Amino acid sequence: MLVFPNAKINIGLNIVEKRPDGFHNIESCFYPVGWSDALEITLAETFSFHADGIAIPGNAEDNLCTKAYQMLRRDFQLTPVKIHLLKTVPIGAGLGGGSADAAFTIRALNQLFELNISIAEQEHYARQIGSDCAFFIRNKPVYCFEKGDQFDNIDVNIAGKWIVLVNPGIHISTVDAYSGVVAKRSTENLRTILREPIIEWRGRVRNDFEATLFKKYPLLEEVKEKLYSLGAEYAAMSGSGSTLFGIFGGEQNLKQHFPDFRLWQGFLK
Ligand SMILES: C[C@](O)(CO)[C@H](O)COP(=O)(O)OP(=O)(O)OC[C@H]1O[C@@H](n2ccc(N)nc2=O)[C@H](O)[C@@H]1O
Ligand SMILES: Nc1ncnc2c1ncn2[C@@H]1O[C@H](COP(=O)(O)OP(=O)(O)OP(=O)(O)O)[C@@H](O)[C@H]1O
Repeated sequence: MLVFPNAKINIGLNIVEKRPDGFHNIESCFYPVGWSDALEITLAETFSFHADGIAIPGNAEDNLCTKAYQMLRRDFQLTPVKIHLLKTVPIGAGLGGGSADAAFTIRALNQLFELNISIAEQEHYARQIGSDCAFFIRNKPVYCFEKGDQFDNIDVNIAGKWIVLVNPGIHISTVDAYSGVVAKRSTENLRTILREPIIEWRGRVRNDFEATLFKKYPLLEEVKEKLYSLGAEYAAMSGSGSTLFGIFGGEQNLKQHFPDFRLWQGFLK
């Protein structure tokens, strides 16, 4: 079975309070985008995990795909599988790539072994792997809250717009990013602003990681400003960085400005 775990962007990210468990309650809109890894899972004599493409820190046992398989194997009678991952989504990039790989492993194993695990239960398994992971089970735009693993509907529509992703190649650890931020309640309701035209979002749909990370890595703010200067209707950092995204009305002349960038139409509703 071959699947394509895609990345996500966070449109708005409020870090509202620190929780007693050390995590943070957040408010954000998760939006799937088309930059994807490729993940193949086939039946085999013995279990194996192999990855190509971008090097993933850690060994096969540490990989989130392996963790997802071992987790399901504790509750279901799974025979061994061979997992092959082609990694193309950058790591430590705010795109949720590792979480997507784990969630798509759960989804693929559910299909391959006909486990009939409900969507809610697949989300329950995914939450045990990481906060971003449960989102990729349904993989639809959502408003998220608490640890970023509880979801509600959101009225946001960027269909027909072009989403540009620029990854400046800086690896940012999620743990470090959270430790640099002091949580505070948001002043405007994210869901309400996102119902307004995109052009109204600038300065109001905020990512609370930007202030500290832009100070530490000035290049990030430069890329964001460049996206605006090229005509983005809205631009921001995704998640804990370092990827920046811009939402454009058309393709413009983006290629000449960002030789290494990815461009998609916001087709996933
Ligand atoms: C920044 C985001 O990508 C926004 O979508 C997510 O909040 C991060 O989700 P993730 O990468 O799945 O993170 P996890 O693997 O669950 O947690 C990694 C670390 O990030 C911090 N963390 C994560 C999520 C959260 N709501 N509060 C936190 O403080 C914790 O220090 C945690 O130990
Ligand atoms: N399949 C995988 N893909 C990426 N990272 C993985 C994977 N499996 C395990 N990891 C570990 O997770 C770490 C990356 O986690 P991190 O949360 O920083 O990045 P991410 O999953 O790419 O997305 P984000 O930056 O949005 O959180 C890597 O350093 C690696 O050790």
